[in-house]
Amino acid sequence: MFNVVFVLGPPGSGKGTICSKIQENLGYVHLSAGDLLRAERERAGSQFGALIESHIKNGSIVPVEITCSLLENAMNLHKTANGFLVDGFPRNADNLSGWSKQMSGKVHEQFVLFLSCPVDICINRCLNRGEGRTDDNVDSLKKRVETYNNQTFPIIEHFGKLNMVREVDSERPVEEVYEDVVKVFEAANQM
Ligand SMILES: Nc1ncnc2c1ncn2[C@@H]1O[C@H](COP(=O)(O)OP(=O)(O)O)[C@@H](O)[C@H]1O
Ligand SMILES: Nc1ccn([C@H]2C[C@H](O)[C@@H](COP(=O)(O)OP(=O)(O)O)O2)c(=O)n1
Ligand SMILES: [Mg+2]
Repeated sequence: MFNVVFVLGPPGSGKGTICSKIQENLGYVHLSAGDLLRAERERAGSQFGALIESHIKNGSIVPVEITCSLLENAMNLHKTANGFLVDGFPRNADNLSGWSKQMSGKVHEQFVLFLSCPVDICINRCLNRGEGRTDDNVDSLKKRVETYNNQTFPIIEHFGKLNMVREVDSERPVEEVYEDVVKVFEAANQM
């Protein structure tokens, strides 16, 4: 049974930044759904490249069958990990139901780490991210924020009703955010 922590929050809230620090220090393996999709988009011979790119540019969500299989394959490469940080997933109802169908019985969902940050700050962070992403532009960001508000936030609320959400204010400097995130992990694992 793999331990899983879902990491959610608006684009630019700091999911990737915080996950790499947890991976470094706490023995969890960081799996970014967005990174896995971008790698699949670049993979020679992939039948999904064009489909993935169109969703990324439009800020819409790739069908779960693709994303969930990428996540499961990646998990199977790290069978001895303490757990997995599933970053940027589940982002909508299709993601959630597909995950449940494919992964129930194989994973233990520990909690949802929710990095909360005002959207205007998040957008500025993305515009200054400097990774050359095709979706870090004003047009795509508008759509990504809309998708976040309409589709992803309801998923966070769903987990909230199950008492699974641990919210950390990620508007603050990375070190402060990380300090609180570590406390959440310590409480969950009684470290
Ligand atoms: N707490 C923070 N304060 C200021 N800048 C941050 C913070 N966290 C992340 N960043 C920066 O904001 C950008 C987006 O962060 P990233 O971790 O890629 O967010 P996400 O994965 O949620 O989109 C990056 O350039 C990152 O260096
Ligand atoms: N579960 C997911 C995660 C990402 N995607 C696609 C659509 C998203 O806008 C892009 C980028 O996601 P990513 O998590 O890398 O973006 P942020 O880190 O939040 O800025 O990838 C998806 O279709 N399904
Ligand atoms: Mg990210």
